[in-house]
Amino acid sequence: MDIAEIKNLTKEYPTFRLSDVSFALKKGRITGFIGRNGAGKTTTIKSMLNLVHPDTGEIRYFGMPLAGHEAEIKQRIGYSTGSVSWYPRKKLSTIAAVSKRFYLNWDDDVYQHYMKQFGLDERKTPLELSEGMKVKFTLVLALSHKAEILILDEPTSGLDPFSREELLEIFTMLRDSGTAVFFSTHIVSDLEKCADDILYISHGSIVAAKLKQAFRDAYSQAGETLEDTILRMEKGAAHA
Ligand SMILES: Nc1ncnc2c1ncn2[C@@H]1O[C@H](COP(=O)(O)OP(=O)(O)OP(=O)(O)O)[C@@H](O)[C@H]1O
Repeated sequence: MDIAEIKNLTKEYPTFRLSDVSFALKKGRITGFIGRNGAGKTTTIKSMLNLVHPDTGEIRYFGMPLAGHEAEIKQRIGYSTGSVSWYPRKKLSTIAAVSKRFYLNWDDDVYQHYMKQFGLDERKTPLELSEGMKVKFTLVLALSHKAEILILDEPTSGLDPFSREELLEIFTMLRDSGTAVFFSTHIVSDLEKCADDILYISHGSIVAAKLKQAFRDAYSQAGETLEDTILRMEKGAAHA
């Protein structure tokens, strides 16, 4: 069964249209959502979380429609849309205590395990965290309530190459333990490193939703890197 199904999502802004976006996400897979600035990634992700109200479309998680089951579904997913909503001057331990009250599945041992594994100090406040640490803390909160799917908007942006590499390794580890990871990026090398599946959006429309190798087979020319291929496809779309 698909963990998430997005069908025929449409959202119209005065200068932009998200057109008929459909895709599905599976357990134990990393899906990289690639597209250049303004392609519609954040609008898609926020629609998937009911933070933006799409004009049309159907969003289901675990076989249930998001509409009418949002609270139940949000217990089982972890997400970050970039804008950190935690109290900047509260200690991480206080923020975790608030999250713990909200999530029925919260597990303190898991929380402590990942805080240690990711090298986070719970006496710090969000103001004292680097960008990489903020992303890691988002992941700790999601993992501590046993999220079955992680939905992350540009988690690698703002990270140095070492922190990015480290984060992509964490995604791989989570994928191997069965979590579905869905993350947006405009950095093609993120996909090269860890994605199983590629969802490529351009000008508000899905251009491809394929296994990484199937994507290469379908679109790459001899000798091209994935980056070359996507750049060429983008140029073609701009001239279309
Ligand atoms: N609330 C809004 N009102 C009007 N237009 C909007 C709104 N939110 C987004 N847009 C427009 O929709 C388009 C897609 O934006 P979106 O943030 O989804 O792109 P993105 O792929 O996430 O880009 P980036 O990589 O820069 O974050 C942009 O042209 C943006 O200006």
